[in-house]
Amino acid sequence: MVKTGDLTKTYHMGNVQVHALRGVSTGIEKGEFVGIMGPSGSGKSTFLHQVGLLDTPSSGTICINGQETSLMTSEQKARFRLDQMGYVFQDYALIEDLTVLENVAIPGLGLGRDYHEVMEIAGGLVDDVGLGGRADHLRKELSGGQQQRVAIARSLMNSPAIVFADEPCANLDTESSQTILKLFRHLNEEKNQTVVMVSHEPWHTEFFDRIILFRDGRIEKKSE
Ligand SMILES: Nc1ncnc2c1ncn2[C@@H]1O[C@H](COP(=O)(O)OP(=O)(O)OP(=O)(O)O)[C@@H](O)[C@H]1O
Repeated sequence: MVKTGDLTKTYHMGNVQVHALRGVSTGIEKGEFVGIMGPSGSGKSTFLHQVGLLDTPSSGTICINGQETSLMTSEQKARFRLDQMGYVFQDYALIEDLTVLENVAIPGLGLGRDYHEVMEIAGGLVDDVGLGGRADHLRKELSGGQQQRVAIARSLMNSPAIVFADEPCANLDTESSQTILKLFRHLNEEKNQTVVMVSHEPWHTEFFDRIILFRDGRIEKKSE
């Protein structure tokens, strides 16, 4: 499903070069729930941004669903992201003036899908994440954990092949974090949803099928 070959990313800051990824070759299969772990600064978020097509690597290959992404134009990448990928970030990134239902609908409307169909699917997703009674609420009326559940529902709007989550529990207490991890686990088991999640919390490992461990921009060890 996702395959990287000798992926590198170097950031240039004036005369200083930061080698965030130093040759990462790995694969993620359909239906896996993979944890991307490792110390701070080891390249986890950089890796997620490259395979999520949110940034361009310095060198190497990224193949997603059989498509070599380096050959895509930026318009093709934008369409591919909307069509095939879901994203969940630590700051939830909900639009303030829209309701829960409208926030969840955004990726569907962005693809130009039928409005009524999108709204119906959005309603089902809001139910799935346990917020059926709050579909008309605004962001400010929700707790952090509830906002993250909205973000998860939104990430699923276009039935993505893969969901990327960058430290989705970073701003949540333990109880809310557990709810979010169980929700991802449920989606993975019930819908065979592929999920790739960056985390630095050791207790999250019990939820993952597999861990890809980063150190100094490289994969240190894979556990099956
Ligand atoms: N936009 C950027 N410009 C310059 N350097 C960057 C940029 N983004 C990341 N880096 C650097 O690249 C390296 C890897 O960063 P990255 O954020 O991928 O690590 P991480 O493992 O996700 O860390 P953390 O757990 O602290 O979020 C670090 O040295 C970081 O300072």
